[in-house]
Amino acid sequence: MPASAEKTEAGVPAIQVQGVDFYYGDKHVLKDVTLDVPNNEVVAFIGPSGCGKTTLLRCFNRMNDLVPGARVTKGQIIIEGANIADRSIDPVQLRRHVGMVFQKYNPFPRSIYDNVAYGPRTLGEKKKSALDEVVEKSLRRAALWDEVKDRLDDIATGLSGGQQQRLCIARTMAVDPEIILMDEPCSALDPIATGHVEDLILGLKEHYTIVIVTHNMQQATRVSDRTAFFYLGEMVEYDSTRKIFENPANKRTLDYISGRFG
Ligand SMILES: Nc1ncnc2c1ncn2[C@@H]1O[C@H](COP(=O)(O)OP(=O)(O)OP(=O)(O)O)[C@@H](O)[C@H]1O
Repeated sequence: MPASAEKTEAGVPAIQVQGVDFYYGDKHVLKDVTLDVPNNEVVAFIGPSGCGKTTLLRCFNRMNDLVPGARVTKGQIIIEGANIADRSIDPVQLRRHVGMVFQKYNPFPRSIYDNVAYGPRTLGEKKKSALDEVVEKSLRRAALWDEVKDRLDDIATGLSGGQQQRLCIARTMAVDPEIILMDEPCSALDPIATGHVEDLILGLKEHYTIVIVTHNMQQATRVSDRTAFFYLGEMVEYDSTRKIFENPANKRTLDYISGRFG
């Protein structure tokens, strides 16, 4: 995998999902899903609870490897040109390239600085000046630097919920991923904190490819370039966000976005 998004070949999608079937034990959760996520775009996954959005997101960095009985039985996922199921792919390295931000913000009970420096330190960076630089850069990209620069040694769990979520985004960025997966990143936040995170997402696509699972359809329209609608494990429709919300091709998409079910 290339070291940074800038080195990615132009025109090749960041993620290619090709005919994927996925099971938890006997339960068939994803059915023949095919989609491309273009570089430096924000793609939203929407659909009623249990339709498989989070499962697909977790396939992208092989988080499902950690779930007993969970497996892809058909198809493949290509990220930055490599089949991520390939023997040569180290899942730990993959998770560095494909970072994840969770629904419930989860900073370590350590200082703000240590939270952001954690990843680079784990990768072997010991130089204080290099760590200082990555901490500042990541916090700036997460639009949090001005709020915390004078209290980097304070405990992270003392920040507001919205600040903690932006800190988790900074922590993810500190190891220089190309892709950031976000699983309902605003569901625990109030509207003001949600607005900050949405503004942040819009700014981040200059540097990253982002896939976001959201139940909030206004959020999908505000932040995403493309939207995929899932229903019972099938990807029903995938198009520009504008098309999906203004003129969907499929009746099930229309019913869902107009609140008739879900
Ligand atoms: N670890 C697991 N073991 C077994 N079944 C699971 C597991 N995780 C999820 N499932 C099941 O797989 C299906 C898809 O779940 P998933 O979390 O991907 O859906 P989702 O669309 O993200 O739902 P939500 O919007 O509620 O988060 C559901 O029926 C769920 O119960």
